Amino acid sequence: MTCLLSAEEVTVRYGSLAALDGVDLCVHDGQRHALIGPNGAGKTTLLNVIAGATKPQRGTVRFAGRNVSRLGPAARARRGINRIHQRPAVFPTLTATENVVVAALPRVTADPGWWPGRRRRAARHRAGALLEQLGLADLATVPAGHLAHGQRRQLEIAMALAGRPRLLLLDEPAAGLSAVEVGRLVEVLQALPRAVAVLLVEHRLDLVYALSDAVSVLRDGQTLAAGTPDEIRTSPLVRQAYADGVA
Ligand SMILES: Nc1ncnc2c1ncn2[C@@H]1O[C@H](COP(=O)(O)OP(=O)(O)OP(=O)(O)O)[C@@H](O)[C@H]1O
Repeated sequence: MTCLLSAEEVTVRYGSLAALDGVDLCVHDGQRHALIGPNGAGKTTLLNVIAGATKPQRGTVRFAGRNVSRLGPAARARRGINRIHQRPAVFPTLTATENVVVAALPRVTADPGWWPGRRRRAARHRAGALLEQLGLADLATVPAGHLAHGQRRQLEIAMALAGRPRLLLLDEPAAGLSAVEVGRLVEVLQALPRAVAVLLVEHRLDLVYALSDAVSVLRDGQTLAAGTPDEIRTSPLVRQAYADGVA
């Protein structure tokens, strides 16, 4: 099977430190792929390279059959790579619905006031459907700044889906959430349409095993192992890596 996303031989150096040292990664269409590893392994750096936020010294990123290595984050987002940040990035004074509508807009017409009425209505309708999907329908008219942390995270996922991504990059989505919010997040991620592939960086291995169908393990900027959740769970190499420098 060909890769929807492939990172090939990616190297990122900070001075004498190799944050990534010739890393390969392949994410298939619709796959739930988790990236795990001890602290400082290079997981966030690899997400940054894939999103276009960090330029590697060496290596190639291909997406949907094209070399996107030279494109910045906005151009990659337009091609379908969308990222959810560790700290939810929403517009606090806009309502939940307005946030999703704005996220669906092409950059040049970022003010919905410029849209023809039919298009604006369609965008609001879709925003309503996405908020429903994410369990936020009752909060549609609430300013995003008034939402709880977990609700803002769900709103950011709705915003990402509004751009019709083919790949969602999630960097520690459970960080800072309560147990109830984590449970809700797991449901939301499990219910995502298979048209969207997910690359998930997460320290909580229970979530990784609940959500993913492929796992890659980084250690010291290199790929230590890759396989199914069962293969990774029982790998002595991975157990040792976590025992040496637990996340
Ligand atoms: N901008 C930077 N300047 C210097 N060093 C950096 C920079 N960004 C990352 N590093 C270093 O690169 C290495 C990999 O960092 P990275 O954040 O990618 O690891 P990680 O696996 O995401 O870790 P964690 O699980 O702790 O978030 C670390 O040693 C980190 O200190």
